[in-house]
Amino acid sequence: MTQTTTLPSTAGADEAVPAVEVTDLVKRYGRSTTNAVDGLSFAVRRGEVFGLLGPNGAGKTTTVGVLTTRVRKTSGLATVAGIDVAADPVGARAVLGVVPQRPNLDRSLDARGNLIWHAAYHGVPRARRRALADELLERMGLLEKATTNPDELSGGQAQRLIIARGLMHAPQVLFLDEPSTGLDPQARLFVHDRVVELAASGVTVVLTTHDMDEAAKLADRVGIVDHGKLLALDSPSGLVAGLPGEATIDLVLSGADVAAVQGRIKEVRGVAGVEDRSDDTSSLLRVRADGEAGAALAPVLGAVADAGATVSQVELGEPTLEDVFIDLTGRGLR
Ligand SMILES: Nc1ncnc2c1ncn2[C@@H]1O[C@H](COP(=O)(O)OP(=O)(O)OP(=O)(O)O)[C@@H](O)[C@H]1O
Repeated sequence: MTQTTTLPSTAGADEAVPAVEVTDLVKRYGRSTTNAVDGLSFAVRRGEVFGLLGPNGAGKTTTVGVLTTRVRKTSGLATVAGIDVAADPVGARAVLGVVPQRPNLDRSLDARGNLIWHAAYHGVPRARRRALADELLERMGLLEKATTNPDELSGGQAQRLIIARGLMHAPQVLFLDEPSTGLDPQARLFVHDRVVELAASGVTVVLTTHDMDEAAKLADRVGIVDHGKLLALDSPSGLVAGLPGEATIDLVLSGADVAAVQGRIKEVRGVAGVEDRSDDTSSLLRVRADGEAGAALAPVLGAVADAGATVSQVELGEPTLEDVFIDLTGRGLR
């Protein structure tokens, strides 16, 4: 798709100032006895796609809520493009765009009307609003839906309209909260492509997700959060490279005492770790091995046999962000 000059631009943005900076951020809701965000610190560079990855309830939406001025912090500092969001919420809202987790389109307006109203709210000159709306509708593949009511849009179309709305005032930073939750694979891909395109046009993107594939695919760097705390921050490949073991061997076992098999495999040379990933339907062990998976496979299978178990399925692979999360917390992302 061709780039046009009216679309978001970071021209004039001070490159030295982080797009987003969060320092010792704490949020405790009302009567809660724990902090939803518990001393979070990170900085997002200009033009970066930054992912906040964590399970349900980790504090991602709350963090985005504070940064987008919807949630009032308890303590700490949060800035967007150098603007303290608590001290100057109006100034902050002028430089940021939000795609919230729950669709919040105005049902009394059609698709184009939603965009134009948003532009008016943000002080975009009247003469430019309609052309800009149509430009973004086209970019999001929605021009033929310009006069459609939000109620008649599919989930994916509504999500794209919300992204278009978030871009109407040419924000420097766009926050996407769980951008593809509930979307079918095709709509999800479309949204992913738009995120890549936005980043290429210079918009900083901060996205929250509990989908490790989404984080690995889109984000330049990923902050892993759990219980309101940042556990690790690096590029997806850097996070995975930090794990002990470069290869994975997944073993589906039958007739096994999983703990006993796990114990045996741990003793095999070249095995960096063994996780029990069994669920209600199958007994599954994931083995992380140093070097090539093939080298460790024979001794690992030998250990399984020694433990009196049978392997019904073997899969060789590489560790993912999910493994990083399990390594950090002892449990999965879902
Ligand atoms: N308005 C609220 N009032 C009280 N507690 C809240 C409120 N919003 C969130 N919480 C709590 O704060 C914690 C963090 O929630 P938050 O929505 O920020 O997590 P999340 O990582 O975005 O999760 P999800 O992936 O499910 O959206 C949770 O324990 C949640 O129950």
